[in-house]
Amino acid sequence: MADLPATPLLDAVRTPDDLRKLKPEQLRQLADELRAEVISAVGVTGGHLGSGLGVVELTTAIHYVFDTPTDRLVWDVGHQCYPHKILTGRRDRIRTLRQGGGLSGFTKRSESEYDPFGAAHSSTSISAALGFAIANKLAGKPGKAIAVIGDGAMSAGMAYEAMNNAEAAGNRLVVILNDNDMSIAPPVGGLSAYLSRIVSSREFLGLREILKKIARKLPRPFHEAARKTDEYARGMTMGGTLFEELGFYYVGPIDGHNLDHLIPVLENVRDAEEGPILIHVVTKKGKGYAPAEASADKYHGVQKFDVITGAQSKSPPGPPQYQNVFGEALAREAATDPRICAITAAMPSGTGLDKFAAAHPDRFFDVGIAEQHAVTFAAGLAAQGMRPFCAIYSTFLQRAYDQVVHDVAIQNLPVRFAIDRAGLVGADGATHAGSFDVTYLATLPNMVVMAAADEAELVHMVHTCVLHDSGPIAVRYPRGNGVGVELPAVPERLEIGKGRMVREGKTVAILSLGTRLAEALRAADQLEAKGLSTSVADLRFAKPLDEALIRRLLTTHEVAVTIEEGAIGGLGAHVLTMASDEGLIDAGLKLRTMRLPDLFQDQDKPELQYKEAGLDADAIVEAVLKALRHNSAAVAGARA
Ligand SMILES: Cc1ncc(C[n+]2csc(CCOP(=O)(O)OP(=O)(O)O)c2C)c(N)n1
Ligand SMILES: CC(=O)[C@@H](O)[C@H](O)COP(=O)(O)O
Ligand SMILES: [Mg+2]
Repeated sequence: MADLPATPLLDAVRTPDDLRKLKPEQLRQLADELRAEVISAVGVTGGHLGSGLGVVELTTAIHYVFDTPTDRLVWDVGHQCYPHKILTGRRDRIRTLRQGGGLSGFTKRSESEYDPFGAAHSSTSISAALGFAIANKLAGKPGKAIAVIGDGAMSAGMAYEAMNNAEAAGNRLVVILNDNDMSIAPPVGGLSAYLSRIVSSREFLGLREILKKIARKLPRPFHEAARKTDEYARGMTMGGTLFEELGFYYVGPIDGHNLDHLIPVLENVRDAEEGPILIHVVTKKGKGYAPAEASADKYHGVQKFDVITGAQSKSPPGPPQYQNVFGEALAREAATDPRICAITAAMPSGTGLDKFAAAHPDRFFDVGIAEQHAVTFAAGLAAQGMRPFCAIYSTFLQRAYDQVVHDVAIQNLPVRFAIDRAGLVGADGATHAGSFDVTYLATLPNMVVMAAADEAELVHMVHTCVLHDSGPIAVRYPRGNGVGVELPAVPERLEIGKGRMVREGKTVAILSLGTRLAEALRAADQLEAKGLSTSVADLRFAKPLDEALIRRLLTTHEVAVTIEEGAIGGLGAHVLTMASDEGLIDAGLKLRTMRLPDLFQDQDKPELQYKEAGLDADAIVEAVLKALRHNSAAVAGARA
């Protein structure tokens, strides 16, 4: 283990109770030691670094001032929670972050009483904290609820739904807006500009702070006069803050790295009778680590890295990432088609749309963390004759499901969905797995659902999406790198609902969707070695199915197996339904569906996750042999 940082104070702090034994003047050193520990740990594990570095002081101050875990601390997204985990009894496991059997990279209820609410998808913290606050209030129990939400997460509508509803919580609810002027990329939209104006108009807020301090010292009769003055001062700061208009007492902006400011403000807020209160804290993403501070993305998500130099470990050069194959293919398509435009919900690099943006900036839209808006915005664009590509990770598209149904599918609008991170994603674990998109999309009338088996297929499918103007269409593909096939110089338009035979056999038929094709071919090799002639089909479409191909395979082979990187209700269900509707099972066909298990799988390497899920070549072989051994007489006997 590389030499660990010297952390004498931190060594004595296992929980917030230990932290609260320190004197205020020791907290600076404690925070410095905590920051060093975070850098050291993430250097070993990789993960989300910049956001955690930005909240080292804030985390320290919150646990110092508030009575956690009785006071419920809810982190938004939770990717910034590594300092929190170190201070709440998990320092001994912090170097297992995001690994199989290790700590989650986000807050997680089952991990600690200090994690009252799990996160990972953004903008949920105020709603959850409001729940805790009202529950305590109704039960007459002590305990406040503190939501810490970033400026990026504040761009999602859900945060406003919660704030709109927060009045009832009174002083039980505290919202801390962690404003580091960053999302994953620089933040976008009016809110970001608004926050910048507040921060830059510091002199007015200084006046208001002074007035408030005076007001607090005056006897009560003067409070009204001071309040009126405060109203006037507030009018001087852009008509008061948006948050005050929503019923919050607004405090700030304050320096989120200055413990001498943070501690007294948090103590005042903790003891205030008024509420709910929003504290606007200004921090720096990547604070205190020069390579992070200097990088464009502030080391939002990093591989393992050399702590001295900040140099991240590079994976060996291999096939291109699917996200970049997508972004570059779409940029090429858009060069000759002015109707193509592209939308991301705050994930320009993750979706590969940064490549599109560089080529076609006027047709690129980053709408912030606002997936619902992204989908309906795309629907409007499509309704007006554009060819919009909505690039949203499978897991995040879940947030916009009603918009997909109500605004796109029912109206049969030609929105193109580029669904990255389809299937299991590895270190981000269950919250980010793209398990359900085939299930939730292929069930919709009018929807076309494709899955790319490799990066060449993805190029063809992007082209097919471009030309599909008759209704909505989706293409899904996994996180990570392609398989190393050559990319087509000229993309083909695929026939909708048509799959392809990859290997012809006689006894066993494997019907694959998406990138399980590689494992299906490995399984076919193993089965052939056992004397079982095996066909492999890449169905390409979960909807509409290639019924002719499926019918041929199911009526000419003894065993048929479907396999997909998705949960029940996807390809397998649709094939089973077709087989049942057409009585193909009645004739004694042994048909098995292989899909993700009915559980939320924790983080691990993707290949280990798929092994655990029973979706690798060995599992396919096992399923086929078991089906062949299955004695239909036994079934008949059971019936008798
Ligand atoms: C619903 C949803 N969409 C997208 C993401 C991906 N995501 C993770 S963190 C992040 C940026 C969050 O910005 P902010 O809240 O300001 O936190 P910071 O990283 O600046 O601390 C995004 C877009 C997500 N977690 N949830
Ligand atoms: C915290 C969060 O939701 C994102 O940072 C996410 O972890 C990105 O996932 P990828 O690394 O797959 O782009
Ligand atoms: Mg931010």
